[in-house]
Amino acid sequence: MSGVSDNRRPANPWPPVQTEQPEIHPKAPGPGTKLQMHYAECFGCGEVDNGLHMRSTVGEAGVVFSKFPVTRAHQGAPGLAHGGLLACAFDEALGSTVGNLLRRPAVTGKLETDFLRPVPVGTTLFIAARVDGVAGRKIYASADGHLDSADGPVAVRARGLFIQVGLEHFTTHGDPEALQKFTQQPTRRAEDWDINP
Ligand SMILES: CCCCC/C=C\C/C=C\C/C=C\C/C=C\CCCC(=O)SCCNC(=O)CCNC(=O)[C@H](O)C(C)(C)COP(=O)(O)OP(=O)(O)OC[C@H]1O[C@@H](n2cnc3c(N)ncnc32)[C@H](O)[C@@H]1OP(=O)(O)O
Repeated sequence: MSGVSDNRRPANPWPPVQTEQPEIHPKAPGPGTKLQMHYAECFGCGEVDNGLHMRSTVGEAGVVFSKFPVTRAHQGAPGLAHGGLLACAFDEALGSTVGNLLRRPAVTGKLETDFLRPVPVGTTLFIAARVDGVAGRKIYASADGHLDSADGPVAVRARGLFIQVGLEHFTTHGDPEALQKFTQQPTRRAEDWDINP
């Protein structure tokens, strides 16, 4: 029942438009760097009760590795991860990859997921994400989620379109104080970001 080919992929080309190669920002964290949570109240990476508690490390060649430990709090069907929370894990992994490697503030415009295998409670999803291309403000990224090890079977795949925004996006629509806390951290000073979309 659950044996699904890892080769299953959507037929649509990716990225869907002509793109340029992503340029890793000169101040991007290098390979081997363990990434800090980007915001303590983030459901994906923060210290939130029953959050996803994801942790990420920069790999070689523009890949960022993230781990999502699936607990009972993340169930949909009995004993299995909820699909929406799996999508959330990929939003986090892709957003973190875009934010940390390109250092461009960006928000998710579109996120698509392929659920290829069930993800049981007690497993850890090992997500490998990369930026595939950039077209102006549009940043295309994708990721594979492997069961229980970096080379385990692929259970979920995702593709996302992130749109670069100015900092006023967060101050106008979000919480200016939270943004201030974010930029006060030594590795996240505003001058170390590409903030002009
Ligand atoms: C120095 C401090 C820096 C601070 C940085 C802050 C954060 C980053 C930090 C660290 C990163 C680390 C971790 C991040 C982890 C997780 C990230 C989670 C991310 C999220 O969870 S984030 C929440 C969900 N997200 C939203 O809350 C977005 C709501 N939304 C909007 O706010 C607008 O909708 C917006 C801004 C997206 C666009 O609005 P807009 O007016 O600026 O631009 P416009 O509409 O013109 O779109 C421009 C071009 O994108 C195309 N386009 C747009 N949307 C499309 C779609 N869906 N499909 C296909 N194409 C689309 C258009 O077709 C056009 O294309 P073209 O240029 O070719 O015409």
